[in-house]
Amino acid sequence: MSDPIHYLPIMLDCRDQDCLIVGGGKVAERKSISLLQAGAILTIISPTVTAKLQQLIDQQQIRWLDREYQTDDIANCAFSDKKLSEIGYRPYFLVHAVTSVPEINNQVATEAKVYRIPVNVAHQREQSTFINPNVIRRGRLTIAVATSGAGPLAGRHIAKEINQHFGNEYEIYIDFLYHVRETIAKQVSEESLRKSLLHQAMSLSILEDIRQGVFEPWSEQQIQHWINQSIEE
Ligand SMILES: C[C@@]1(CC(=O)O)C2=NC(=C\c3[nH]c(c(CCC(=O)O)c3CC(=O)O)Cc3[nH]c(c(CC(=O)O)c3CCC(=O)O)/C=C3\N/C(=C\2)[C@@H](CCC(=O)O)[C@]3(C)CC(=O)O)/[C@H]1CCC(=O)O
Ligand SMILES: NC(=O)c1ccc[n+]([C@@H]2O[C@H](COP(=O)([O-])OP(=O)(O)OC[C@H]3O[C@@H](n4cnc5c(N)ncnc54)[C@H](O)[C@@H]3O)[C@@H](O)[C@H]2O)c1
Repeated sequence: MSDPIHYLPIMLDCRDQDCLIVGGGKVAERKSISLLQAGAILTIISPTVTAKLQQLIDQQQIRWLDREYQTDDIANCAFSDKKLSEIGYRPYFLVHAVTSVPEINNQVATEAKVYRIPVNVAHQREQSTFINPNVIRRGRLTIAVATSGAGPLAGRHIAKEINQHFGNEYEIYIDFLYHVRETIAKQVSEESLRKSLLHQAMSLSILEDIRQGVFEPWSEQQIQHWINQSIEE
């Protein structure tokens, strides 16, 4: 048995990035929805697509190249950028190889690696340079669960357990901390004081108040007042 791959978890900002999915089946549909939610500009290359994907294509949320994958497709996303089109090629930001034909998925992976494009290969994890975790979201809070390929069922089971522990109160709580931090950053220039205020904000009983149903979101003025009071203490 080989050692598990020590995957590096990172959060990718895919907004306005050209991403490619090769294949248009059930798996392509799931990966498409994740990419669209992340704000990617999505192209699908596949001779067939599911009904849901067809709907998204009709709504012009996805660009569809209605054909089989061709060599070097991954290096030629839409030439929307004039400067780059003059260079002659424009690789995709990220690629999913999710056809039902292993040889095609393998070809896409090999080419992606030549261009150093991150690639996920649906039928065989070992060929992927990134994998997709189970994701739990509460507003700004993202919890990702991966089992280094032990299996989607294992990941799903653990994600379900975590899901039960993190209720919707976390969305309000993390929003609160975000606004407090923004105001501190605007108002307080001294680094050690900023740090101390951030620690104090973390020890407020906000989460408990939200759970008890007695929390009212703080206005900018209330946050400022709390900062001033905490500095004086
Ligand atoms: C979390 C989720 C995210 C997502 O896909 O977006 C995800 N798989 C999901 C579902 C799912 N996957 C599979 C089935 C069919 C049932 C079954 O076979 O068990 C179902 C269920 C379904 O489709 O409903 C089969 C399967 N999956 C992989 C292989 C190939 C291999 O293992 O090498 C095969 C065999 C293919 C074959 O037989 O040919 C590989 C991967 N799947 C991963 C993630 C990565 C590991 C994450 C980790 O480390 O935990 C990794 C390595 C790469 C990747 O795809 O990123 C999503 C959860 C959605 C949810 O929970 O609702
Ligand atoms: N990683 C995962 O989470 C996961 C989950 C389930 C299945 N799988 C694997 O993912 C793959 C796809 O599964 P699916 O259920 O979406 O299959 P599917 O049969 O529903 O869809 C396959 C798609 O690939 C397209 N295709 C076939 N040849 C092509 C080519 N030459 N160029 C471009 N597109 C082509 C087909 O037209 C079709 O749209 C399979 O290999 C399966 O083993 C992975």
